[in-house]
Amino acid sequence: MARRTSRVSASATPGLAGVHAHDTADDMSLDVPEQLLTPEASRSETSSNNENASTEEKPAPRRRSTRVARVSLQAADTLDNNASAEEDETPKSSSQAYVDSLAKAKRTRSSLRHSIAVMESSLFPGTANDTMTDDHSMAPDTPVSKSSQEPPSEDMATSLQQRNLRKRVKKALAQDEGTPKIKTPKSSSRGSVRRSTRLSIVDKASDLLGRASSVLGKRSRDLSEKGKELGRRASLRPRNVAPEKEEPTPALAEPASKKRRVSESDLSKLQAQEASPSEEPTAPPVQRYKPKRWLSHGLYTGQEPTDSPPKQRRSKTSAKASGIPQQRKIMPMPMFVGSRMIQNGRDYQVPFDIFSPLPHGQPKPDEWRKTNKNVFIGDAASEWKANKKLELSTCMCEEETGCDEDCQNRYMFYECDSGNCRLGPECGNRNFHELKHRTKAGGKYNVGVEVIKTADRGYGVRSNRTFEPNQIIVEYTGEIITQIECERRMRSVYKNNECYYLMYFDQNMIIDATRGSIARFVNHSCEPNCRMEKWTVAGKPRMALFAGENGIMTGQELSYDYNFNPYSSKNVQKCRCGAENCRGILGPRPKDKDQRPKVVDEKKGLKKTKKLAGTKRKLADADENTTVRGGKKRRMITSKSIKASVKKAVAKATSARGKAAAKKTVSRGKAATKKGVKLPTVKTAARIKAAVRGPRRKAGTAKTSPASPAKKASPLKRPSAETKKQILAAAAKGSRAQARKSPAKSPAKSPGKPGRKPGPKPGPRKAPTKSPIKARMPDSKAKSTAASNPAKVKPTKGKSLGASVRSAAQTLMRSVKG
Ligand SMILES: C[S@@+](CC[C@H](N)C(=O)[O-])C[C@H]1O[C@@H](n2cnc3c(N)ncnc32)[C@H](O)[C@@H]1O
Repeated sequence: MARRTSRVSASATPGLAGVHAHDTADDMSLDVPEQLLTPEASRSETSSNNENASTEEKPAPRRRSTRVARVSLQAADTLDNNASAEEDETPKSSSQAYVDSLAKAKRTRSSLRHSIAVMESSLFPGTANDTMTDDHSMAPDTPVSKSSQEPPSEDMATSLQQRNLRKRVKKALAQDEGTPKIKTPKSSSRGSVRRSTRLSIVDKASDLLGRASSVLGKRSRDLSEKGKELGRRASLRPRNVAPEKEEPTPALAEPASKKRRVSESDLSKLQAQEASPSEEPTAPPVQRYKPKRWLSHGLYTGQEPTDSPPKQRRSKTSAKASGIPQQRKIMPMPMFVGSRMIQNGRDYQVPFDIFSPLPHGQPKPDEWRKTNKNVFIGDAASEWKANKKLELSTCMCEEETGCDEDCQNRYMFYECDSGNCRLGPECGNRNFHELKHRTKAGGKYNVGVEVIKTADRGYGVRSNRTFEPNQIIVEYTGEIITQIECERRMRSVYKNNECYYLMYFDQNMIIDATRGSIARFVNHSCEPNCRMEKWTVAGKPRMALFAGENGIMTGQELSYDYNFNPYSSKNVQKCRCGAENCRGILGPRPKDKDQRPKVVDEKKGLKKTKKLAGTKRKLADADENTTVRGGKKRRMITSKSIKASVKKAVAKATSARGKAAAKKTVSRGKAATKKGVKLPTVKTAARIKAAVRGPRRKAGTAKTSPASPAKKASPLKRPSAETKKQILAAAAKGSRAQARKSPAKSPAKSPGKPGRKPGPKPGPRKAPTKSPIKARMPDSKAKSTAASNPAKVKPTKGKSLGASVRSAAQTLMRSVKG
């Protein structure tokens, strides 16, 4: 820019000098050519310069001034050249050409005057007033208007102006070279142009703004300044319009009105706000959408929506009193629904499986050493003989039925396991296995029982949950001792005890539950809700308490029938079970009703059967020697008599062990029945008389029966040892007969199951020699059985092996009983 400026100045200087020289030629300079700069040419030149300068620095005021200077200098140069040319041609031109040149000169002068005025205002904005004062002919009017109004007789003034112009141009160029970046405010330079023409209006506007600035704050002043700036810019736009159009009046009025409009509007708003700060705000905006109406409750068909909440319970009187037509709040029931509901009814189930343990702080029994497994003590381990008969026990149950009541192992009180049963989870004869998992899981619910303190029977056991019928509850465990050891303990250790926890076990062994499980606290009842059963689990006898046929409800006290006979009539212990048919003593259940104990009414002297309530019964009512059984007085068992009976029982068992080897079990039961069993047993007599029962439905099975047959318990009575023996013998016979027969004649019932496939490749589970019970009942035996009992023994053909064995066992048991 500086380079171009210098170039322009270098080229302009001689031009100016030329113009000056031409001016000195005075009136001859009126002949100017038409190439003199016109506003259009100036604009084109300016635009071309703008295009060239677009990539360079653009200090707008200086560039514009430079352009104006160039334009003016070019015009002056052209004027000079034309003047010189005209000087050369003047003598040769005609009078008409002279007139034309005069007209052109007039136009050129007016254009030159306009350019000079623009240049002057651009270069010397600060001296606009000076210019106006110095050059009064240009001051108040625009160049266009001036040129249009100026008479052509002012040529001398034009020359003076041109001289002044030259001086100022020189001065400006000198300043431009010395200080290339003269920062002239653009607005002021532009405004100066306007001021020259709109001075009065601008003065008025600035006067108003000044007043407004004095009143308003900084922000308002800024707004006013901004409006002023906008107004100035807007007012400068028409500068590019050709001056020939001559429309200064609207161009002048528009910026002033804009300024005033902007400032006045802001000012009026601010003044209005300041004047009335407490005025109410304007009206809220109009909502374009209809507000959503939300319902607080549902509606029935035909019900009108209301804002009030529905009143479900409104009396008829209040409804009538209100006088408002009432709406139906609920739909009417279908017709006859009430009668149908009454007629059909529906099943419902009350809460059954309730867990309700006792709160903390219950009295706990003293001197209870707990053990949950049987422990062989002394010679009991060496004298114990494993039950070899277990090898013959293998059930043949199907998966569909599981090990239900027809399971042979169940019938003989053998628990199924992987060694004697091929079923898995479907097996329903694994009570002790279930109990093991339950106790292993722990927790009061899984244990299911807890010790309570009774009113008159010492401690007892209650359930804190429900048990299904025949479900195993708790195992009776303790120390397994021999009879000799039992006698020794009775003499020395338990000689001062009032309660004994001794129970006959198996093979003349005795369980001493003094150190044992919680089952030792279960009391006796003449109407028990549980039963104590001995089972053989993995070849070893184990005893456990099972729920009765009615199951156990939460909170019930558990009891079973001790069913032991006192050694003598003197050793009778009074029963406080409170059952309706209580026998009155802790003894065996009498065979008939006549033998039930009767209490003599001392007042009336009559003998009557008295119903004793365990908690309400007075001890005087059950006088020690007033219980009568079969017309004989029986003494309540004292601790001393119990000791004696235990001693005698042990002695008897010891002597009997050597006498009856083959009839050990039977003789033991019979001997105990005849001469009194001193220890609680597991219903030996009942076992001897046990008969095979058909599958029985459990009480309440509709609601409480387990979904899986694995949870079924055994309600069967225990078969006698002799029955077991005969069953096993028959099974062995059948096995031998089966072995003699052709395998082709004994087709398997389930050929798809490898364990039952006949032939040279038997199933992998059991070898035929080790499980003779798997063989079918021989045809000869079956025929003979059918001949003897045709109505009861069904043909074995087509029946399963288990059914055949069961049929043979039933026949044998009937013959034994007969
Ligand atoms: C195996 S213990 C039972 C637990 C015992 N109640 C306790 O506190 O340890 C047997 C003894 O309990 C008492 N007993 C059990 N049932 C009874 C009953 N129905 N009536 C009276 N006493 C009973 C008798 O003293 C019996 O000798």
